[in-house]
Amino acid sequence: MSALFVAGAGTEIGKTYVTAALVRFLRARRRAVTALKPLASGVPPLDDPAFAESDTARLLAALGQAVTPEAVDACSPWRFRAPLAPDLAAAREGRSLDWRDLVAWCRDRIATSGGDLVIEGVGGLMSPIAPEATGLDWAKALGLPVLLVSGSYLGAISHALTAAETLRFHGIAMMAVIVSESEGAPTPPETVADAIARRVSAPVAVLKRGGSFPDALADFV
Ligand SMILES: Nc1ncnc2c1ncn2[C@@H]1O[C@H](COP(=O)(O)OP(=O)(O)OP(=O)(O)O)[C@@H](O)[C@H]1O
Ligand SMILES: C[C@H](N)[C@H](N)CCCCCC(=O)O
Ligand SMILES: [Mg+2]
Repeated sequence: MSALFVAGAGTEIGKTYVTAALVRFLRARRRAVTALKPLASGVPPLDDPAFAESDTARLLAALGQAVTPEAVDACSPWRFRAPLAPDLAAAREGRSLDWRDLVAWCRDRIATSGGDLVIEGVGGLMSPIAPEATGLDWAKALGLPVLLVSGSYLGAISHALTAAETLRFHGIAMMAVIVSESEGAPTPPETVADAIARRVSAPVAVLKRGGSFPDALADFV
């Protein structure tokens, strides 16, 4: 696998859940793995008990690493408090992110990580990451294959296909689509996965509520 970018068809859809499941899947197979969430918004301070629910804390847990300031900085150097698009969250703090720094930081990790590397994006594929860039620009600049995470809520099929088509249009390889089962979805996630699979050329797999990384994708990671 070496390196992979996890993008969402939307936000709060299961990217971190899938990334953590993939980390556990790889570690169970004795693979050396690093997971990064380089840019995160909606992140409480480290000393707030709510930090335990953050993407960074959940990825460190999957990696079997303690939540120390060093580990948090190494996983998520750009963290913002407000639960908004990162550019807006940064502005709330009087900060701004030069997205070229983010790309350079990720490229350095890709070049030096050694084992498998999973990078979780932020929000949906085209959520703004900086005033002049979206997650799509970030994924394109890194040139990594994308694992697209979809939900199974009503509307998820269109969101997933729109993201898949956008990746295709921009020449970004889509490794697979994972349908992470949404709470209260009106149809089984398999129905959503079938509808997506009929319209994309990549493999499509389901991750049920509380489930682990799909074995069906073992050959792709
Ligand atoms: N398959 C699943 N089984 C159980 N819980 C899930 C599953 N998928 C997502 N969730 C839960 O749904 C919530 C949102 O998922 P998650 O945090 O992974 O989304 P995200 O796409 O990473 O969000 P963000 O855009 O904030 O990074 C979390 O509480 C997560 O644990
Ligand atoms: C706070 C949230 N969980 C994410 N960290 C940020 C989502 C940004 C979405 C922006 C958008 O696409 O409208
Ligand atoms: Mg997340």
